[in-house]
Amino acid sequence: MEVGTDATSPLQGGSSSKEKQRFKAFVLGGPGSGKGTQCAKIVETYGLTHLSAGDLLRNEISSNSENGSMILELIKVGKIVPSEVTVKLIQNAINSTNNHKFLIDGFPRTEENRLAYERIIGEDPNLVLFFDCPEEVMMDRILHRNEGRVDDNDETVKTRLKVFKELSLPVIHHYSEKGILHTINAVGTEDEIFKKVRAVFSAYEPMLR
Ligand SMILES: Nc1ncnc2c1ncn2[C@@H]1O[C@H](COP(=O)(O)OP(=O)(O)OP(=O)(O)O)[C@@H](O)[C@H]1O
Ligand SMILES: O=c1ccn([C@@H]2O[C@H](COP(=O)(O)O)[C@@H](O)[C@H]2O)c(=O)[nH]1
Ligand SMILES: [Mg+2]
Repeated sequence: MEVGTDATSPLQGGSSSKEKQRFKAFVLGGPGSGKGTQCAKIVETYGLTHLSAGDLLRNEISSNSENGSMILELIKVGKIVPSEVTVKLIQNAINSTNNHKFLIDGFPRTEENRLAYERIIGEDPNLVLFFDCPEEVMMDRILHRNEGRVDDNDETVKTRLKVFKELSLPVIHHYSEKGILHTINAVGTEDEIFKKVRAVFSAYEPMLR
């Protein structure tokens, strides 16, 4: 899926001051492209805190929070939850850990999400990973996931794929234009894909200590 050009070299960083600089990577890709699977491997190797926007929203449903039923109705049909709700959950999660390095998985989903994040939290990510995966592979992976997700059914997956193409690809294009996008071909075994992920992260190692 052609969305633009990729980053050629990482931003320089490091922790010369006493306070470690915050490091954030956004992890984007269509439904079932393998974001969560690769995030688990990144966490294990580099010690980042994994914040999956979808998991944060599902936690709101299972804890019967004020917004829980509204979130459930949107997730069931594959639609996007209002930006302020998701950004606040991400902000609270960031503020509730001492770690300085984060993986934000499955967010921002739309240009409106991105702008809300910039308005409320305000720091651009250091890098953006995009798992580029053919639709038929994503569909097959989701329909075999067997985790009992309310949105892992044929009809909702079709909507999620449509939402991804129409609303999420422009976000990916934005980060390509900014020169911080790293596109990874998400077809192959988990280990083959992680090898490519490591090649990206190794260039940022000074910031990940
Ligand atoms: N490289 C791979 N090869 C085969 N199956 C994979 C691969 N990576 C992940 N999977 C499987 O595909 C399914 C979807 O993967 P995962 O949950 O990581 O995707 P995701 O991008 O987080 O999806 P979603 O956006 O729906 O949360 C899971 O069952 C996972 O075990
Ligand atoms: O920023 C976000 C992230 C997710 N959603 C909703 O949750 C589901 C599932 O997300 P996964 O990342 O696949 O776990 C997604 O289809 C949306 O309905 C959201 O609204 N905003
Ligand atoms: Mg996921």
